[in-house]
Amino acid sequence: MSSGMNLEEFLIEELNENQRIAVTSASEMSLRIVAGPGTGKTKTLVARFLALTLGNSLPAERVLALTFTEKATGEMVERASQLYQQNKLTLSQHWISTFHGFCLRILGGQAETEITRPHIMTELERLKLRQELSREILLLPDLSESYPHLDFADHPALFDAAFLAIERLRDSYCTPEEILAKLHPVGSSGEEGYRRDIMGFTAELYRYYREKLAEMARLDFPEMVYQAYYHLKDNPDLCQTYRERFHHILVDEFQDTSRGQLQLLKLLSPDLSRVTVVGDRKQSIYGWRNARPENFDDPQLAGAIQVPLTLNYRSYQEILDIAARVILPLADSQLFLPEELTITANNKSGPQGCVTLACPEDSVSKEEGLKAEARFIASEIKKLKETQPDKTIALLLRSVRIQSRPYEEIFRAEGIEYVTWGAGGFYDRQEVRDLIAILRLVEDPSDGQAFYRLAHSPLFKLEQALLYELALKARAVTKERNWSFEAGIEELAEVPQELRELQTFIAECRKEAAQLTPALLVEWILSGERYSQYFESRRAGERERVEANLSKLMRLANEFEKAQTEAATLKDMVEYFNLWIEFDLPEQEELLVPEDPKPGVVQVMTVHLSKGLEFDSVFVAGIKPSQYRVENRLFSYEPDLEYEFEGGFAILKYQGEDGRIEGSNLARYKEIQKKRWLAEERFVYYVAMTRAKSKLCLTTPYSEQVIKEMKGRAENFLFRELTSWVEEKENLNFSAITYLHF
Ligand SMILES: Nc1ncnc2c1ncn2[C@@H]1O[C@H](COP(=O)(O)OP(=O)(O)OP(=O)(O)O)[C@@H](O)[C@H]1O
Repeated sequence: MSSGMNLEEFLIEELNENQRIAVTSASEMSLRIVAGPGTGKTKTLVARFLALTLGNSLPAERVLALTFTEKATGEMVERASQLYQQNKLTLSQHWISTFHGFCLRILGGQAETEITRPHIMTELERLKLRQELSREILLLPDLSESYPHLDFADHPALFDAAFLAIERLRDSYCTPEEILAKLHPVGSSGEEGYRRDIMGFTAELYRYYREKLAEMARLDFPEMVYQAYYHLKDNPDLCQTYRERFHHILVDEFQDTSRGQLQLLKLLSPDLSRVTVVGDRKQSIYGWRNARPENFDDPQLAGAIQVPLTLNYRSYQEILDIAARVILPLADSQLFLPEELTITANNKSGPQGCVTLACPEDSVSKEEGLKAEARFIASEIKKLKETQPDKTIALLLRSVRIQSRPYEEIFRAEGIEYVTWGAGGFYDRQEVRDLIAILRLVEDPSDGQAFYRLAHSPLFKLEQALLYELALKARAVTKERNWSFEAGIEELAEVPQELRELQTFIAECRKEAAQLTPALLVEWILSGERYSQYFESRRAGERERVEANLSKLMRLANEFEKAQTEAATLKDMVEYFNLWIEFDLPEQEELLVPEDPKPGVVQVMTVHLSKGLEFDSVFVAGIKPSQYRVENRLFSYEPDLEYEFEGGFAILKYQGEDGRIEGSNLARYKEIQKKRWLAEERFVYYVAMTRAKSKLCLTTPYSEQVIKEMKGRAENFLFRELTSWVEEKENLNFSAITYLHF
């Protein structure tokens, strides 16, 4: 096979034995590739795509490949295209895409390349729509009569629970009518009455929400999958066409698929007979997004060939060993098979100190522990940067919003360059809010809040007393409700130079705004004199962070502009940024895909964002005992637990005559949730630790003494589990792992 020469070379030279088995298995067979971190999942999946198409002379469009992120899709297309080119072929028609891209393509219709793209709502628009709908529903006159057991005074909790249930109902393809059909007869009281009402209310809100989406001609992400599913189900001929078209289906990150995504897959391949699923159950950290790692155990995959990938090309063995220790207690819990724990490092053993565990000395108090930990990390990073300046470094945290401050402060003080990723809290950063204040003021001169913020910012540094005087003068002179600070400037006995500069700056911005698009205006502002002075006046370390945040804002402005169907106005953009400030996204969501890490610049991010990435050195900081807290939720729809909870609705709390009553399902729900939550917590640390290539440092702000004093509360404390393990291992001369105190 001369044209396949390069493919063969690729299969022989670039793959290990198990990868090759997976790749070259017959296209009529189903495969379940259970792979550990860093074992080359993407590489194997691309190779299987190539073996199925180039190797088997199957046209590329007859293999459907589904991924979870645009980034993964891009990588797959790029790697496959390269091999096609080497075989003097072009990969033009293909079905490599994200799940959502695939659904859109089905919905977009028949044309394979020209997709009529419906308007897809951003996460923010979705939150805003929810808020608007909640307000509208609360205005309905007969709400309390229709649902007498619901407490509309506590409406945020009610709507939160109902919207979450709606997500899961859509993912189960359950219609509002199906919920209504499960309702108890009229006249029930107490908890049964409450159950009846929440189910009825959820069904009504669900129908209302979907009607609204249709009216606005919008789709949100769950709706895309829902509609694609029903589109195929309701059009058997069309469904049959797709079944025949796809000779084989490849699915990446299978542990992250939801119930609904599996159902969709089954529509395309009813007995899952020609599919290859790849994933790692030990990296299941998206339960909160309805990911269902149990999909791996679907009975229809029972006959699939099981191919384990256990040779890791990323980390030293000690890094893999300590990561495996974190999830060892779960090995008997059917979440993964015990043999999946064994991952072998291709790089073999690491040098001394390639894994470090560190906690404060006993003399360090609980209050001082956090500072001591941050200082230790900063000093380790400084040493690393001196000895290995070209290496990448990450600081991984459970929550950037809650935990990052002490580390960021010390990085700034020590002049350590860093970038913080993650949606949560981005719009709270001072420099970000200051720039948004400029845009707001350019757009609306009467925006006093924006004027005040800007005048007071490090860009102009005006005194509060002056601003107060200015406000009084401005109000007196304009005598209108919509007065602007600027109107008072000429009334001042003496106008300070900074105030004049602010006035001129805003006037210039307004002039530019008249001829530039909003994103170009942002670029113009940031490249101007005022900002270069501002950047120069920042301390080393801080400057890079401020620049990185502002350039991120500029990229967001560009993305916003690109996504608009009509020319975006400055007002639109200001509204968009204001929305961000109002609804902060879960911090695991990133506004933009993290860029490839720059060597020497510490990448601060949540573990969730780090999934799929790798760094030379990884610091997993702020490790604390894992404490499961019961969410303050009123009810929860649990599609997998219909046999436990009537209609799948678990009643957790509700408003009785004498205040809040615990629902009868609360205890059982807590028991199930706690187990899930604690398991996911271990998986999160497993993901974090396996990002490290050559150095892993695990730190906690708690000294051994503080931990002792915590007694029972330190029950689920990974750090302590790991140090005990290391101490045992030390007898065995386990020198690459070091345990020290700072
Ligand atoms: N057979 C192989 N020979 C050499 N290097 C390999 C081989 N297979 C994979 N690799 C390399 O191993 C590294 C990790 O691969 P990849 O990123 O695909 O892992 P992964 O399984 O997706 O990891 P994770 O689940 O942790 O994100 C990559 O740099 C890849 O090129």
